[in-house]
Amino acid sequence: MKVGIVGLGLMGGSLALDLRKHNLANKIVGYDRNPRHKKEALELGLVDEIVEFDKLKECDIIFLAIPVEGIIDALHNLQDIPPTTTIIDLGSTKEKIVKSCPTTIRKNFIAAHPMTGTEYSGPMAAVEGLYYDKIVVLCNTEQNEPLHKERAENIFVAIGMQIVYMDAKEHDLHAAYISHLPHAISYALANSVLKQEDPKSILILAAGGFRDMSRLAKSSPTMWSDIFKQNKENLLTSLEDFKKELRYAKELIENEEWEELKKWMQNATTLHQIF
Ligand SMILES: NC(=O)C1=CN([C@@H]2O[C@H](COP(=O)(O)OP(=O)(O)OC[C@H]3O[C@@H](n4cnc5c(N)ncnc54)[C@H](O)[C@@H]3O)[C@@H](O)[C@H]2O)C=CC1
Ligand SMILES: O=C(O)C(=O)Cc1ccc(O)cc1
Repeated sequence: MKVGIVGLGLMGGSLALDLRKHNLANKIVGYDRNPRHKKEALELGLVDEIVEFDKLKECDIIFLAIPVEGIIDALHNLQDIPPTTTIIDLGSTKEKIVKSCPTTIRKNFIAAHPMTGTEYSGPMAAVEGLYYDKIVVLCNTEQNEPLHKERAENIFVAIGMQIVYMDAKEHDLHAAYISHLPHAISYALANSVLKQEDPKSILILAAGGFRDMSRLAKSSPTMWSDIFKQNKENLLTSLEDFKKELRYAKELIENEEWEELKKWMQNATTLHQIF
């Protein structure tokens, strides 16, 4: 099986390492628009060869591991693939991508979202085992030809993933609350502290809690601005819900309603009974 990977950063690079580890590809070729990333991916042994974009069309499977707006463009540039070629994207949003997929290749295109990652990006961030024991969401697979669906399922299972099937619209709503909102909050928290008069002195005092809460704010703005753009409506809804909670906590504090505040906190701790 010849595999092509578009985007040789955290997700594409880590996938290359796992495909190799599990002997799932005879050859892995890669394409990236950043010349430095191409060089690093070769030096790190993530891919066997760097090819031009059109050469990817000779692969049996093409993975799209680039920011979500780029995935839409890439699908349009892959309309002339052979019917036996499978395309799988790893983007964090799904509805706009599925909707924009050209109808001629819709049966070839598997819309996937691996629920795993880190705050780091680029080829140097690639790690073996990133996908192991993690969930991958496959969306609207009823629109896929069995050959392509089964190929994708076999690969994800072989690298240790558990598959969950979902409608793209439902996926994006859930992803807004459990992934996109936390990233927005983390960026907001980081900016709140950075806007203080002397952020360095404040940060010297920071303990684990601040480190935990601000970790996501290290994530790539290129990748995340695309995600926020594509999931705008769901993200706005989740931000409204979050603002209501913050406003309620602020009111309780202002009014010194400490017992009510304790109840509000007590309710929040029940999250950890289910997660
Ligand atoms: N970072 C994470 O934890 C996760 C990311 N994802 C999704 O995976 C995709 C890739 O993300 P990462 O690997 O984290 O990003 P990354 O920034 O580490 O890697 C992306 C790579 O794609 C290249 N690139 C960007 N636009 C391109 C284009 N139009 N054509 C060719 N190359 C291009 C960049 O130069 C970079 O090397 C995104 O769609 C993201 O939403 C999904 C799950 C987790
Ligand atoms: O670093 C973390 O904890 C993440 O949450 C990584 C992540 C980023 C984007 C996704 O679509 C899925 C996972």
